[in-house]
Amino acid sequence: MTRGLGRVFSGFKRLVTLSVMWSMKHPMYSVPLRSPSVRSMAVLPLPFGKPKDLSLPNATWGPEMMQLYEHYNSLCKVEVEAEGGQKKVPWKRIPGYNRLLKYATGGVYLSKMIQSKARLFTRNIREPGAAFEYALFINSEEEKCVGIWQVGHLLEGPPGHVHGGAIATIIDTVTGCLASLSGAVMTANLNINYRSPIQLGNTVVVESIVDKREGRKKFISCKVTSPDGTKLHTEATALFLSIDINQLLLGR
Ligand SMILES: CCCCC/C=C\C/C=C\C/C=C\C/C=C\CCCC(=O)SCCNC(=O)CCNC(=O)[C@H](O)C(C)(C)COP(=O)(O)OP(=O)(O)OC[C@H]1O[C@@H](n2cnc3c(N)ncnc32)[C@H](O)[C@@H]1OP(=O)(O)O
Repeated sequence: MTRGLGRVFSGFKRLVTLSVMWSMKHPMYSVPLRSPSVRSMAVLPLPFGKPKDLSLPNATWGPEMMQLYEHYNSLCKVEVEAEGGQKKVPWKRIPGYNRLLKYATGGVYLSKMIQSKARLFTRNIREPGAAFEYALFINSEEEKCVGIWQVGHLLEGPPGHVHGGAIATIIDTVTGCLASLSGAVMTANLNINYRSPIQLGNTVVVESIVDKREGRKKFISCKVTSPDGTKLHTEATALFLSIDINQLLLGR
């Protein structure tokens, strides 16, 4: 019993530490803890273990996915010269969890998320390899996000090929990740040209860049290609608007 409670407590401590570290790096997730309505949603410690980072390779990843992962992961170790002669590592892998906010806000919204059983759409299928297998890499210097995706058999649209809605999801995720680099955003517009179908089980590379900013608006473009870049599958442009995340979460 005592050991059980100890595990609960240490799990909670780990969760809070991780959350604080993550929110320091990602200000969009930092929710002001002093807001009275937020305080009223604070929750009891719960027995979460270490969150599983789902953007790490698993046994279902094929050779192309692994090759791309190793390439972009190696970029995450390369230092470049930054202002003032300091060194910087511009590329970062974004960890992936099945509950976007669970590990991100110090538990503030946990009760809401647990009660709603909410799961991140792209991470909600438990069978590895069945749907979206992916990792996102972001370059904050160049304002660029690259996603490597292996698309599984549950995402079928036309026979043997990936559903257009699944492709839209992939694009929304990569462009959304880039757009949210400096704060919370919502997709306002997504414009997609499907150029060539993607076979189920294949791996694709999704590259996105910021084209333009205007006040709260970020215009982002994106292309989906084969791993060697020779085949263009999809092109898209997206408009994101920065939002107040408190308004979204508290439904104001
Ligand atoms: C909370 C997001 C979390 C994202 C986390 C991201 C990354 C984290 C790391 C890992 C990645 C993992 C997952 C990421 C996955 C996916 C990202 C998904 C994002 C989404 O999947 S999100 C769902 C779909 N999304 C919606 O459900 C939006 C519904 N919608 C609204 O919530 C509002 O509509 C809103 C907020 C968009 C705007 O509302 P608003 O009131 O704030 O602004 P308002 O309407 O006043 O417009 C201000 C100015 O924008 C212009 N404007 C507005 N809309 C336009 C349009 N469509 N086309 C052209 N211009 C437009 C106006 O014309 C005006 O322009 P001007 O100022 O020049 O007059």
